[in-house]
Amino acid sequence: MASIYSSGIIITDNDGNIIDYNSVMKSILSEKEILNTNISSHLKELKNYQVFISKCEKYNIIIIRIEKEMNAFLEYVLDNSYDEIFVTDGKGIVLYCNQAFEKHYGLSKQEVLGKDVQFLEEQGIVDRILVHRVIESKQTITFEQHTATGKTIMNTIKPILDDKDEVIYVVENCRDISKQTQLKRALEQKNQEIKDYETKLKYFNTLDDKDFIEFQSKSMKKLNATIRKLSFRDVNLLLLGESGTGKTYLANKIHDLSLRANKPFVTINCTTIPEKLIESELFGYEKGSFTGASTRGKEGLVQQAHTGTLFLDEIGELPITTQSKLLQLVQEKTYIPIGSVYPKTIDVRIIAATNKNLKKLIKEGKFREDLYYRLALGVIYIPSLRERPEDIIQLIDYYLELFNKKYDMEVQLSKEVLDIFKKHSWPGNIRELEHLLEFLVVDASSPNEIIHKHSLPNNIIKETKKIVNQNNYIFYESIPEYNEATSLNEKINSFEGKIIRYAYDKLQSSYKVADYLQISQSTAHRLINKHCKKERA
Ligand SMILES: Nc1ncnc2c1ncn2[C@@H]1O[C@H](COP(=O)(O)OP(=O)(O)OP(=O)(O)O)[C@@H](O)[C@H]1O
Repeated sequence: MASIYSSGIIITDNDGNIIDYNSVMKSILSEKEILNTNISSHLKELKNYQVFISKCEKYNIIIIRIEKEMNAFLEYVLDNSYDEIFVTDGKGIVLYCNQAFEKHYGLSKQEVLGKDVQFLEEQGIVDRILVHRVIESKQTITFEQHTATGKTIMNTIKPILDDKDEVIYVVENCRDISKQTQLKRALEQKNQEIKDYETKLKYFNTLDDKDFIEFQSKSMKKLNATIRKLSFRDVNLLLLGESGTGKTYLANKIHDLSLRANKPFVTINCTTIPEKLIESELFGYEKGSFTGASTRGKEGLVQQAHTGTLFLDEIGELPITTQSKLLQLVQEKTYIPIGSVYPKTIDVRIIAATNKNLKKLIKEGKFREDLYYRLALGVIYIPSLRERPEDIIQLIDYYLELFNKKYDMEVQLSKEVLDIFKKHSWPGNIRELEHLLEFLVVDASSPNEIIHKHSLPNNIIKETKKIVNQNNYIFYESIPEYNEATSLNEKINSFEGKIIRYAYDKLQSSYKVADYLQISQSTAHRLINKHCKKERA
């Protein structure tokens, strides 16, 4: 092996105190701090070198010719290499590693030298060791390693062959790429988010035809536009509306349109879980936290919604004690499972729904005001079908097509039935309409039947819709007494009763009723006594 020559240089003052030196000297002199030590204290270490001294007026320049110490020099250089250098013999026994090895694997050199390199994998210090594979294949390979210290290492292993083509050494060059890997992952995640966003945008642009029934009413057109806008924003939403108007349906749609679409959508119906169990169902519990608790503990529904959407249906029914825990979840995105003291952090979007008047519940002390305002960052009111009769035909077309397809039928509705449906007040909203159409399709005696009035359920036929429009008061009500009355006087009387009851119900004062119906106050008083007496008694 060729010798390596290099020169160490030391400058001392006339008394032999070292005032400067070059970096080569570091590999020769054992003391860490060489400056200000006296050259006489290093004579032992310099004994084996050729030394040349040149004296100037104030300084001595000492040149040390280094020939034999090539190994120390190389070690010094290799220990300062950013990359790890790792060498085994042809059998995989570790001969050498530099200081970067210690940084990468958290072991000292002494712990690995002389051992079969495979032990690093066997002891779980690194996920895989491919030295023996390289020895067998005699091929250079490059691969990623993951260490127990959490690093990602890019490792290139090269076999060194002798004249007889036998592996005599294996040299590994390993670079810590943890930072790059983290950046790469973060970049991949961002790219995925962008892709999701693009897909959503495409989807969003085709929504009109595909996903929402194109309602005619202004209120629903506005609502659909709001849904599209708010779905993308990660805000909590509160859906209000009568039963059957589509709160659950919309919560699902909002989730599907959001960037959380591929993540879980968990529904919790606050009325269906018994009050005693609601906290443990929602937030889960630690093992053995109460009598009857599973010994393994239980994950709550809230945790199951992690990264996705949590839909709290019938939120108005949530017990007030559970509301404070929910407030913590909504405000801080943390919760504490029953029996634990450690808060868990969670990433969920909350959509709540109710057909109750939450403001009234707040006044009655049954709902927390702070929770209401936290949940109601976006409030969406879904109008009842009664408020938007112009949408009824679209819904009928939609569901008739759906159920005809489902049951392989071609049932149609007669004009007379369509007229009745347009006038019906649909107290059960879309759910009632959907169920009725399914019933009519299933109940049809032939696949092409045209449904007439006599096939409708009694409650629909009986209901009479009347509109009285005066001073902006409109009411659509059924009047059973009117249908039962036989003489003209009885019919007029029933109708009069309906008008008076309606007006008094709304206005709560005989003066206002008189004014509204343009009658004298004494007549209003008499009529209220006559028609509202029973209800008030
Ligand atoms: N925009 C819509 N287009 C088509 N079908 C709808 C629409 N909105 C609601 N529906 C249908 O109406 C029915 C009732 O809807 P949903 O269960 O969402 O009502 P809800 O307001 O949550 O009722 P509740 O308060 O009783 O839970 C469902 O079968 C749903 O598929």
